Formats: sequence, C-alpha cells, structure tokens
Amino acid sequence: MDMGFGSSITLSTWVGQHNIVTTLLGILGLFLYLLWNLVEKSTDSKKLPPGPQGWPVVGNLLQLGKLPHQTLTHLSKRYGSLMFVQWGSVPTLVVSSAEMAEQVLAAQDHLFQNSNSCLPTAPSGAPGNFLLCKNRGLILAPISDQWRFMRRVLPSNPFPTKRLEQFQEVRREEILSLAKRSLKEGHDGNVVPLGRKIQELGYNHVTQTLFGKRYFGPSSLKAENYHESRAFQRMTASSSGSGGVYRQLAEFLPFLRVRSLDSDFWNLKLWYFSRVYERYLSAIVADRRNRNPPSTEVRDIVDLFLSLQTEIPRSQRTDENLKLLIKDLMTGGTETFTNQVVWTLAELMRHPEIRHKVQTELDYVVGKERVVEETDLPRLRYLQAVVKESFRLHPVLPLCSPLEPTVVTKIGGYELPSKTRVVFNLYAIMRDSKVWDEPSVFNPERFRRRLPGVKGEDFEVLPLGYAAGRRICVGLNLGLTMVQYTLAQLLHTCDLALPLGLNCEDVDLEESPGPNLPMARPLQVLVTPRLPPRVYRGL
Ligand code: HEM
Repeated sequence: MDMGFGSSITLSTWVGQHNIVTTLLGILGLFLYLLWNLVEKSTDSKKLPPGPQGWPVVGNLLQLGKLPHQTLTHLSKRYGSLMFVQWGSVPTLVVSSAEMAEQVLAAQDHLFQNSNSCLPTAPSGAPGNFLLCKNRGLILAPISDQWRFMRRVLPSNPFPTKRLEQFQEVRREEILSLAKRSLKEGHDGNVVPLGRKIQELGYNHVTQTLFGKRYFGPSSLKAENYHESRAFQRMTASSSGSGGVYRQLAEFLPFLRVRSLDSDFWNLKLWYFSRVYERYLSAIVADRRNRNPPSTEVRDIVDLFLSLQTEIPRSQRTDENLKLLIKDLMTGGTETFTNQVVWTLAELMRHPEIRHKVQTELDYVVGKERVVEETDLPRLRYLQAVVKESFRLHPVLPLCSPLEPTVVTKIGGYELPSKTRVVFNLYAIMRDSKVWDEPSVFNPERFRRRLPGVKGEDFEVLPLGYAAGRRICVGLNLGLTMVQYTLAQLLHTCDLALPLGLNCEDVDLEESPGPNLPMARPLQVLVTPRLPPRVYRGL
C-alpha cells in the first residue's frame, strides 16, 4: 500500500517503523525530562525547600491521594516541616509544624495582609461560583474590600458573648430535641444513627439562628412547613459531595476545565441547585423586608443585619450581601460542627473510661435532677479537655485555605517565587511529635496539664484556623459552645453503648475524603436514658 511518502511500503512495515520511532521519542522525552529536573534542582536547590520529585505538568498532584492532609503529613516526615510541592501549575509551600507555623505567621504576617486565598480542594468552577459566589462572600473570597466588609458585619468577634446569649434558647431547644429524639429512636434497643441526628441538629441550629426556621424533626413536618422542609432537605443532600478527584485536579490544571467533560452533569446539577437556593434565600429576605409593620425585635441574624443601620452603610445593606452572609454561615457552621461532634463521640466510644469520666464530672457539676444548661459549661473542665483533644486529633478542615503572598518572599531562609501558595497542614501541626507525647493517642489529660487555647492564638492547636492569618473562623465561639453543649447534654441525658457484638476497637476511625472530613463509616449506637424519669417528663 502506497503511504504517499514517495516510496511504496506495506502497512505492517510502516507500523513497525513507527513503533520504533515512538519508542525512541519516548526514551528521548524521558531523558530530556530527567535532565530538565536535574538542571532545575541544581539551580533551585538553594532557594526552594526540599520536597518530593514531581511529574511534568501534574507536578505532585497524583501523589496526593484521597486524603491529601495525611499524605502531606507523611511526606513532611521525610522532607521536613517546610516542604515544597508542585500542585499542577501551582507552586506550594506546605507548613507542617507548630514552630514553622509561628515563624511564618507571627513573624511574617505583613506578607499575607493583602494576600489571596483560595481553598485547595474546592474546584473553583462549580461549587465556588455557584454556591458560594467566589470572590464576593467570605469563605472563597480573596482578602479584598468586600471580604473586609463581610467580616465587619460580623465584627472582629462575630459571635461575642452578648450576641451568643441572644440565641441561647435556640441552642437549648435544639440540643434537647436531639437527646429526646435519640432516646425515642433508641427505645426497645434499636440502633440509632447518631451521626445523622447530629447533622440534623447542625442544620436546624444554623437555620434557626440565621432566619428562624427549622427543617428537620417533628415540628418541621407541620402541614404548612412540609413542602419547604422537603425542598430544603433535598437541597442540602444534593449540595454535598466534592465532585470527585477529577474536578479537584481541574482546580490546578486549567486545561481540564472543559465544559464537555461535565459528562455526569455535575456542574449542571450544581447550577440548578444554586438557582433553587437563590430563589429560596430571596424569598426569606423579601419576606423579612416586607414585614408590615417592620419588627424592631432582633430574633435572628437576618433581623440583626437589617437592624445595623449605623454600622453598615446603606449601600452595603443590600439583599445580595445578606444572602452571601447566610450562604457563608450556613456552609461554615453546619457540617464542621456535625463532624467535630461525631469524631469526639467516636473517640469516646473507643475509650469508655474517658466517657465515664465525663459523665462522672457531669453528675458532680449538674447532678441528676435536671438537664445541663449552657451556664454549666465553664465548670465542666474535663469535658473541655476532651473537646480540645478531639479538635487536635480530628481537625475537620485539616488544610486551611492557602495564602498567596503577592510578592517574592523569604520564608525560613528560602526564597519563594511570587504566586507560591502557603498551606498550613493543621493535621500535621497538631500531631507534631516535638510538641506532643504520643501525638496519635486520644488523651484529654494532656490538656489538663497544659492549657493552650484553641482560638488561633496558640500555634500548637489551630482547629479553627490561625488568628494571625486573618481568616480565623468567624463562628469560633458559637462552634465551640455548640460542640461542648451538645456533648454535655447527650452524655448527661443518655447512656451510649455499642450495638451487640461490637467492641471498642471496632469503632472505625477511618476518614472519608468528603467535605469537612466526615467519618468513613457512620457511627451507630444504642441509646438509653440515664436520669430519673421525672426529669424527662418535665422537658
Ligand atoms: C466546630 C465547629 C467549627 C470548626 C471546627 C470550624 C473551623 C473553621 C476553620 C478551620 C476555618 C478557617 C478556614 C480557612 O482558613 O480556610 C473556618 C472559617 C470559617 N468558619 Fe468555621 N468552624 C466551625 C464552626 C463555625 C460556625 C458555627 C460558623 C458560623 C455559623 C462558621 C463560619 C465560618 C466562616 C464563615 C469561615 C470563613 C472565614 C473567612 O474566610 O474569612 N464556622 N472555620
């Protein structure tokens, strides 16, 4: 067969020759790649921190695995607490120890003052744009005037004690409802899916605090609320999920962001979901604005926003900003809380002696004739230690959003190119063996001996982000109170046990790569009452 190259050759000869050519080209490519790496290493070795060898184009992305915080922790043991990795086209510095975190943040805070920030695992296209309005709200927005405004609305301490007190009744009601529903469902020895119940509490609490509605549990299923409730439940279910590894890669490899690759219609679903969400929030805001006569009473965050006449200029008191705020607080305050409580309970089910100690403290401080009140929390010192230890071992946002200094900068003696992202691996920092004995062991006693705070001021325990990095959690007081109060009420009103045939060691602590690091397998327990029946009758 004439292949049109001037000479007549057979198809098999042509293919044979081309196989050789392809192999030679492959070898040449590999040789050039190794040479390129060698040259690059020798020129960069003085200025870049050590790190694992990457591949062309994808860099170290394929090495990250399903749980990047764990892989990076493992790698940092080999390459050190300042490690350089290449995430596709993005050069990244990973900080993995308390000492380095302090050096970078405390000493060099000025570098990050106007830095960009973007979540490493959030594909910017879909959830970023559709759900959280990238660049405009808080969570995914770079540090900008709009971001500063949003943080000002929730002043430097967004849920200060006085404002926390205002919503105390909501918390009490929702947490008691969780205990009552768990007891009811656990009646007759039924296994209770506690994780799901706590998730419902998380949503009910946030939607009640934000705009006075609840969508889970018996009272939400009243006839007039039924359809809205169902719609909300469908909406929350469809918004979860990370979109898969492929879409995560697309964050770092721009050429993967091709519309035709939306083969499972995930982007389309998210777009549809975001429209429904938008309509739903618009109705809530419009309803409140059109209330006649306008209410002067501040019952929730929406009321609060609308009442801040002097604090927020009129031009900023828009429906758009209010909706952005609701979206961010809902995203930030639900699954984080849920997963943190579930991780703590899982540890307590694995360690019955610690669980009993918490209950002994509760009986001593609260007694058995009434339920726990929020005002009891400061006296529950052992419970506080348990919560801190759970925050330390199970950070639900293990890789905080990276910071990106806008200028070339020197960190730890290394010169980093501009646009290098700096990622704080909270998981590694809080398991630093230079700071903690037996760092992987759940041992609340360590917080009885030492008392580092968890509000970002102490570089050894940073579960809520780092104060110096400016993006510290805006709901930290609320989150901390909710986690402590939920655990206290649940452990005081209920006895928890593992289903028949399961031992403590069977409680599986495997992490799932889902958003906010849930447990891979749901926590299932038996729930029975532990207070005299008259206490429950009065609730
Ligand atoms: C146990 C509960 C919680 C944990 C462990 C937690 C953890 C965190 C962490 C680590 C960050 C920093 C993320 C980063 O640097 O990228 C953060 C930010 C944030 N959190 Fe929380 N959080 C909790 C509860 C809450 C609650 C109850 C709310 C609100 C109702 C909330 C709202 C937010 C928001 C809006 C941000 C973004 C702040 C910004 O980027 O400026 N969080 N949270």
